[in-house]
Amino acid sequence: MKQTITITEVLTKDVRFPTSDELDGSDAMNTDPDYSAAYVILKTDHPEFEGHGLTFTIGRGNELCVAAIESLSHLIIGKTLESFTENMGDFWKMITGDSQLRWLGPEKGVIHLATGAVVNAVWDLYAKVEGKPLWKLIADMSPEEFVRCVDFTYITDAITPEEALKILKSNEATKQERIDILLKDGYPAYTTSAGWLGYSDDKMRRLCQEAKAEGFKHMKIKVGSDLQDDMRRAQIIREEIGNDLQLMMDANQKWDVDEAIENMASLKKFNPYWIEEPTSPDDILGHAKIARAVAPIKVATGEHCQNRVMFKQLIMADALQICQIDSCRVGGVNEILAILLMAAKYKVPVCPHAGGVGLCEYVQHLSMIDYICVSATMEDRIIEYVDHLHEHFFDPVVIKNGAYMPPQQPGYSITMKPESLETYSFPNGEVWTKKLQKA
Ligand SMILES: C[C@H](O)[C@@H](O)CC(=O)C(=O)O
Ligand SMILES: [Mg+2]
Repeated sequence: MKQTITITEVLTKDVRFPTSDELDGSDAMNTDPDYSAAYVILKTDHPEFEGHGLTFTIGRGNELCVAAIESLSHLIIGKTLESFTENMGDFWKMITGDSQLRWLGPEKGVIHLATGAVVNAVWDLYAKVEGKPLWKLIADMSPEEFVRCVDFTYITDAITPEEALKILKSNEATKQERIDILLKDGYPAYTTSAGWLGYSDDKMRRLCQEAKAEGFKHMKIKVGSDLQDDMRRAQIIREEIGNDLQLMMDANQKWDVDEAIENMASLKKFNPYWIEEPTSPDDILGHAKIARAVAPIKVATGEHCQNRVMFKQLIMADALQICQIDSCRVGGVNEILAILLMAAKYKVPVCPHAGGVGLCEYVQHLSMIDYICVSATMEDRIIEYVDHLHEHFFDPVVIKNGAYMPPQQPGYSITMKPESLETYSFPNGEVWTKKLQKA
């Protein structure tokens, strides 16, 4: 007989890592990020089972996400896991449908970031109880079960449940072949770690050499501060990586639409594969205009795209050529599945965003689900990798020869070590009390 698991308590933690000390993660818009997590632990009546989740922020304001998670907690405390897993789509509608909390979004901003943490924690618990890594839990679902996880509200003009079912059914018979490929060779990654804006030229050169030696075939640099400096840095990177490796550029929303077009006319001589977040993440028509002007350079965006409805518009307006899902900007696994399905139908490659704490751990599962069940291809697809803070997780990512190897432990790979949660807790953890005393 299957055991019943009841969620008894929702614990939250404000965890911040002082990455701004070394300018890890810095870009033209986010000049001094402290990679942070609004962290949630779902306690259950079975001491061996806890669900863990987080949503990523870059420091100040992390406490708002923690408070929003607490506001959502009444929706899950006292409920059984089985009452959610019997229909995960209904579970997601329930979490996003609280009639009063919905006013804070709907499905955007702080409340949706908090939704991502809670929803991901429930999926983590589900996968742990089933004894499978999340990618395998979903890969083992029938097409019908997969479709039941998705809320198609507001996207049926782009994809219907019947169309989604057809896509999934067409891949069903060959799933195991793709699982075998992943287990053998992994899923290709690209690195952003060499190109953070605040790094010195020498550090950038050294990190490029290291990344090349580690087998990465793609690298990303930050642009958008000053065009002359962007060109100088792009030149340095090209000197280090040569012309065989792909170079991507990320402007982190710095430019106006025409400015983006103008600046890319200068930067195109470095042969960028994509330009990421060239302008405001909400400007669909702007992205479409930039995409037409800079082609064949692709436009990539998504890390600040707030929900599936925005992704629908970006995709249908040909405003993006690379879809950068973010595992906690949208409302967790369920909404990601909706976006994967739309991207597959419209043949847009998904290359997830992972510049943050825990995002690499999360998104590896999502790309593997995409490959096994949804798009069934790795062509033009790469997962971002950043070389920071993995030591704080029980089940950190494993990169071999520039590729993510499939996680093996049950869950969503996001459980942090208790000592890390404590030491980096803000403002009373050891690291922060010392820092704040000095300030
Ligand atoms: C502030 C973050 O580090 C951001 O720069 C990440 C990002 O844009 C990316 O990884 O892409
Ligand atoms: Mg980016």
